Amino acid sequence: MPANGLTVVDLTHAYGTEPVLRRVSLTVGSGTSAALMGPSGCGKTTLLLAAAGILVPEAGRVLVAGETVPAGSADSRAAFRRSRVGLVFQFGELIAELTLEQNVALAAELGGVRRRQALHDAREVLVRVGLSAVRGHKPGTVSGGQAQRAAIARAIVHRPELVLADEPTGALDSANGDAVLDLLLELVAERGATLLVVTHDERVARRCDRRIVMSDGRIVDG
Ligand SMILES: Nc1ncnc2c1ncn2[C@@H]1O[C@H](COP(=O)(O)OP(=O)(O)OP(=O)(O)O)[C@@H](O)[C@H]1O
Repeated sequence: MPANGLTVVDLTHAYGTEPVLRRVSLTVGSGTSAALMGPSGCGKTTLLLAAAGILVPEAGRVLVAGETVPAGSADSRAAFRRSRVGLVFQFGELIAELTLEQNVALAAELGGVRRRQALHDAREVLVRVGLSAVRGHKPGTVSGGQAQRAAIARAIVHRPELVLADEPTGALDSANGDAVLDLLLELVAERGATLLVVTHDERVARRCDRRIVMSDGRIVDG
């Protein structure tokens, strides 16, 4: 397995006194995908948030493409995330007041690209996800499947090495869910990105290269 990608070492976290991650270690190589599964409350989202540098874990560390996710200020963690990581959540979570194109361009700008280039990149990636015809629409005026594809566009516009997705198909019907997963897996195949996708959906898990199963804060399989 390639050394790069995502490496999690002895990740440990508790909310208050309740342990949620108990020395979790895993590696997902670049150019590969893994489904993160397990019962509700076992710590999947917490692991994802730590991998994204949104949550600072009590102990352990995370490396993205060989570089340690900073555990310092919120600004330094956000800068790392905006340049190296793409995040997709269940409900897209686009900014309602902005058009799809503006949503995507904003993510590129936050990743350090100038506005003109950000708009160019946004248009290109929106073509890629099949949304050029509705790029000027606001999220509330497009379908759920289109909004989620725009969320994927926003997550990948800065060409992240790591894409973390939390139930990205959970709110979609199977055709739209398949389309969203197709896009994520293409990114892995074409750009050598690493994909970790939290899912309860067996169909999603089957299409990933491997599955990692958690239970009560530990990896029990994978
Ligand atoms: N911000 C928080 N403060 C306190 N407890 C939390 C917080 N976030 C999550 N928890 C608790 O930590 C545990 C793990 O939550 P987490 O969201 O990581 O689980 P999950 O496996 O993603 O669950 P699901 O499949 O339902 O999304 C749960 O018991 C949850 O209630």
